[in-house]
Amino acid sequence: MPKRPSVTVLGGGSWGTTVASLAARNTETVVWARNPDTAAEIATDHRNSAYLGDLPLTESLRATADLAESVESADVLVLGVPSQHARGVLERVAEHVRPWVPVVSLVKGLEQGTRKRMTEIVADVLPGHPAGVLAGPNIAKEVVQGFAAAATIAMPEQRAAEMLQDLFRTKRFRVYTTTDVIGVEMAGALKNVYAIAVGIGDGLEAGDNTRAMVITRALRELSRLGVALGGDAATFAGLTGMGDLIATCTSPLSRNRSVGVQLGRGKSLEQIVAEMNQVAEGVKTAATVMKLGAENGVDLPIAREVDAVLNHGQPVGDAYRGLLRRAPGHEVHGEEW
Ligand SMILES: NC(=O)C1=CN([C@@H]2O[C@H](COP(=O)(O)OP(=O)(O)OC[C@H]3O[C@@H](n4cnc5c(N)ncnc54)[C@H](O)[C@@H]3O)[C@@H](O)[C@H]2O)C=CC1
Ligand SMILES: O=C(CO)COP(=O)(O)O
Repeated sequence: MPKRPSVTVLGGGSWGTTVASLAARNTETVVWARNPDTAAEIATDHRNSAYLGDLPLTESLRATADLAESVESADVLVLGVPSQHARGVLERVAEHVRPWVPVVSLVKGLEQGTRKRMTEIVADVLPGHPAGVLAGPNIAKEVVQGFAAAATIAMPEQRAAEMLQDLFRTKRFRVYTTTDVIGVEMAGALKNVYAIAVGIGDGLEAGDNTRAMVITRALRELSRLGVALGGDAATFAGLTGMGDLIATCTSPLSRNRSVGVQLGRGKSLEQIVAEMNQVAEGVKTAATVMKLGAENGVDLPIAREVDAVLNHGQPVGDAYRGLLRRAPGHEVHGEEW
């Protein structure tokens, strides 16, 4: 049997480590962590205690803090650092990576300033490398524990998606394929903003009906923007759209939802962020999404309220009051929230 392509995962946080642990079941895999202590712990104890507690990782997973070494022999690169650091890490990778190696992003965020998706950043920094994304309702700790879950890998070419699918799938981690890179990437980035909205409602103890209302209307809102940017409407009804929205808006383990809950309970954003040792991408994505909405003529009433709370000092209680003042229109065809 031909040898399977080797995988290098860039980023030793919760999700980078988890995906590396999955891939290590199928092929030679190394994770690059910038912190040497994290790399040593993964390599020798098969744990990443700072991000995944005591949960055991696949024993064959290798780890290093040497970026050049991790990248030089890679057949497939996986990008698992937070969105605002992706470009910087890829620039460091550029001189070491072999030509044409595909890059799979795990990142659910957009670059501030440029408003670019991660595959667009790959195209800027590593031109010629096929770029795609792996996303879905995938809370890292649950995946490491082996609870059944599913994701979708999107590559510009279906054959590439099918080839890469086998590197990440296991008996209990199902990986579907698609060529809708824009849709999958946008769905992943957008859902975080709406998870903050839902979290605010939960923090205010608004109840289950409110949560269901916001999740459902959020799906329409994010689908409208995603389609305007070139995504396929069906993608937003799938695992990376509705699926991830449900997981992130309801899981007590979601960092984005947790930011919203704490805001709803009256904590300041500064304090919440200072106390977190992990990334909540939606905090930075909210303002970027508002700009994308304006540029593409898509009204985003729910995201606007989140942006107002995060970036413009709006009290959390007023966010929901503002939404409720708007008159509801046609449920399916209307532009209103
Ligand atoms: N944790 C989860 O359940 C999931 C996370 N994601 C996405 O995966 C991406 C990564 O998130 P997590 O691993 O959860 O984040 P995390 O906060 O757990 O870990 C981030 C990692 O990136 C590293 N890092 C930060 N800045 C860096 C830099 N400048 N250079 C190199 N490394 C740097 C940190 O040291 C850490 O190891 C995010 O876009 C997130 O939305 C996607 C699916 C599930
Ligand atoms: O993307 C995720 C689940 O699919 C993780 O969500 P959080 O970043 O909010 O923890």
